[in-house]
Amino acid sequence: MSFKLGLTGSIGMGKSTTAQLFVEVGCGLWDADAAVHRLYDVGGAAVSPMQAAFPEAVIDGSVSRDKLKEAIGRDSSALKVIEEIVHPLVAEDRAAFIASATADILVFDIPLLFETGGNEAMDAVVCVSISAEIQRERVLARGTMTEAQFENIRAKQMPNDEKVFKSDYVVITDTLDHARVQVEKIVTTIRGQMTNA
Ligand SMILES: CC(C)(COP(=O)(O)OP(=O)(O)OC[C@H]1O[C@@H](n2cnc3c(N)ncnc32)[C@H](O)[C@@H]1O)[C@@H](O)C(=O)NCCC(=O)NCCS
Ligand SMILES: Nc1ncnc2c1ncn2[C@@H]1O[C@H](COP(=O)(O)OP(=O)(O)OP(=O)(O)O)[C@@H](O)[C@H]1O
Repeated sequence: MSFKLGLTGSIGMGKSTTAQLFVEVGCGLWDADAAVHRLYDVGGAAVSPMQAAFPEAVIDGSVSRDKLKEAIGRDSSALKVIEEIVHPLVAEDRAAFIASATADILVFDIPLLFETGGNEAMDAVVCVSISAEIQRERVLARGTMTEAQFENIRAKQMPNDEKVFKSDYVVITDTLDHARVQVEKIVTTIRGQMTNA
């Protein structure tokens, strides 16, 4: 039985980057955002329900994230409708990954792990963390969201301090080298616990 390690943190705090560091030391990885991308892509399971709820957001057979962001910008309750479509499909994708995975530690990169209660299915949780100032700089530097879109998403997420408090491990994402050292230590600790169990 693999060890299930949840990886979470607020938008732009470094989940995807840290997830790759876990892969470098032999962990399996399931990425919720990547699952959403598959679901929105041509042939993905979210396309048809999204077509019914937001017809303007389906273009050439795939879901346009820009159109969804426009819909959320017009009416922030649209995000709830989107989540009701997406979250059950994401859960199915995750179950299929667990059924086929072979690594000793499986990392689940899930932005809304605590918000959706997904932490209860994990053996331990890691939270990435950085100051709110650096978070904002990093997200806006990507150039994929306006400041208003960023604030709208951030307002929906549990505050970072609370996520850190609820987590078993924290990775400070100030530099890549520092993050790598912290990841190696966490993996060594978990592997030690697994051999002693
Ligand atoms: C809002 C959308 C259109 C923005 O797309 P975009 O490509 O610009 O951003 P991306 O998907 O990379 O998300 C960036 C970050 O925003 C945060 N975020 C995304 N969706 C949500 C949400 N429903 N609630 C809170 N935060 C969210 C996460 O931290 C995520 O990593 C898109 O995220 C979406 O369709 N979200 C709904 C699905 C969902 O809930 N995904 C979360 C993981 S299951
Ligand atoms: N340890 C680190 N040291 C320096 N920069 C980092 C580190 N981790 C992440 N970053 C930078 O911060 C930005 C956001 O990182 P990343 O995309 O991993 O965050 P995320 O939490 O997955 O974001 P989102 O919630 O939007 O999906 C990127 O520009 C990345 O290069």
